Amino acid sequence: MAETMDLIVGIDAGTSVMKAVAFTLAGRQIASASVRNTYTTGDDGSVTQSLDQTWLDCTRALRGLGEKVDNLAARTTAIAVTAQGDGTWLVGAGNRPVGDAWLWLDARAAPTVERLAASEADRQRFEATGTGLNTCQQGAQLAHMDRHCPDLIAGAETAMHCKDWLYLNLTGVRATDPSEVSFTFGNFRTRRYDGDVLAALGLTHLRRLLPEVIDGTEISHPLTAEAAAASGLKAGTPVCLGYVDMCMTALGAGVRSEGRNAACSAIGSTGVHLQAKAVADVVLNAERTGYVIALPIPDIVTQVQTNMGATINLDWLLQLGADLLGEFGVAASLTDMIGRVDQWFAMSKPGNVLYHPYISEAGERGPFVNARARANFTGLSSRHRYPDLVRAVVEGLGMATRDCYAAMGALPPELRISGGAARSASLRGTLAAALGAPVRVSTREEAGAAGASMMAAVAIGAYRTMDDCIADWVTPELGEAERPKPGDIDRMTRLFAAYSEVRRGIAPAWDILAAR
Ligand SMILES: Nc1ncnc2c1ncn2[C@@H]1O[C@H](COP(=O)(O)OP(=O)(O)O)[C@@H](O)[C@H]1O
Ligand SMILES: O=P(O)(O)OC[C@H](O)[C@H](O)CO
Repeated sequence: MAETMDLIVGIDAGTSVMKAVAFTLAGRQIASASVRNTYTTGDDGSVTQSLDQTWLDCTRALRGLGEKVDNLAARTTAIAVTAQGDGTWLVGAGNRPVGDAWLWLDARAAPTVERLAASEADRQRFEATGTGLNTCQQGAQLAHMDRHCPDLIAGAETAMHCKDWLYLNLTGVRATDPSEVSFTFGNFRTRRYDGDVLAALGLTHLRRLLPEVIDGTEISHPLTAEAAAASGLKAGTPVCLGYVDMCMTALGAGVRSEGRNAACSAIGSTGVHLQAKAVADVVLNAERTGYVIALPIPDIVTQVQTNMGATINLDWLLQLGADLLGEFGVAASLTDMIGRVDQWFAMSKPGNVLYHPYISEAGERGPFVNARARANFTGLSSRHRYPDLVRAVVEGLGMATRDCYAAMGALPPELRISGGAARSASLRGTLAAALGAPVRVSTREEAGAAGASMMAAVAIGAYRTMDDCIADWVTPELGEAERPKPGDIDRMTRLFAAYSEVRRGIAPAWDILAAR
């Protein structure tokens, strides 16, 4: 008897973890499998990832899912893929990689960003893309490679993003999606490439590298026989190219529900803060920062500010503690340390220590862009202990979140959150206090894979519109509102005033520290 085709498989290729997740057509997650992602960092600020290894890891995740779900191949009606955004994944003749990908964490394009952002044409580029130039983006990285790594450009036929590379391996088709196109090389109003933006980036002569744009809610391509053999899925299964993971995660976690737009933050390695809006409601800031990222819903985009690093700050402090313990023969893994965060937070009295969470080697990108920005504690005295540092870092993530929303206009009346750190009660309370608004955590475990799979659900006609799909996949998963305590709001408001003063005042010191 023929097996019912009742599942959608979503792939989310994150910076830390590659995931493959099976959902029913109505949005129930039935299984997931993951593989740790690997990338390499260099002293020159490079952060690179092997393209071949990424595809191999994707097939391993899909095979892992196949081991958990009976008859997965026969039951899969569609596959959808999203991934970490930005970065540059160059492909040459025969669909072979040209070197390793430059990830969004790669800092090498910093001098090119400074040069381009200072040019008169950058204003027009920002008006079109709605996106401040930073080192993460492919536009800046390609412009940098064009001057400093001509061999890479000479060997390249197509410049892709991570999900595009996986889509190429799954389907044999070179393409990209409307979200990465419009915030990198295009216009968020048209969701297409824009010649003036290419000119502002000095990339008109490299137009040949940019792939065709397809919308995964409308177009899919069949899984190739080769990809089927590698992944264990069935050749011919429709594959849908999702949008970038930032907006897929937000879609899955509740950036829109019941036909209304909302605010949603993902607090993972990076901190992404999004507000869904009609295109006409987008307000671009004078500092030219943030992103405007299209949602797979006509005329609806997300206005975004994103911190370069969120939980990498916490992990840094926790790993420091683990390293010290290790020197005394006490084995503590990062996971063990993460499990104690709420305890340490509770042990420390609410105080006046500030932490600015700019621990990334690439500096900060939201709400301000400065590749030289570095983290700092302020307000320490000899009375402070490790739990006080943990509290300061958690509260620093709350401050950075407020800083980002403040740069987008009025603070949102409710915040929906996802990402690993949403598991922490102390972080949830901190975010609520920092914004003076209730937070709601989606019970959806894999929001990014869900967001991409929702696009596939619309593409195959399981739902007429994305709002219909949201009603089944997102709204029922939204948890109860957790309200801030009034006293905490007052304290965070006071600390935020100091946080803002310090971050503005310290910038000249970053320049001195960065000078060689
Ligand atoms: N219970 C917890 N308390 C505090 N932080 C946590 C907790 N669980 C996870 N985290 C943080 O979340 C991070 C992982 O977030 P995740 O969203 O999975 O990462 P990524 O963005 O790389 O996909 C961990 O490295 C850790 O810092
Ligand atoms: O890999 P994650 O942390 O889920 O997502 C990374 C973002 O896409 C990146 O920050 C874009 O610049």
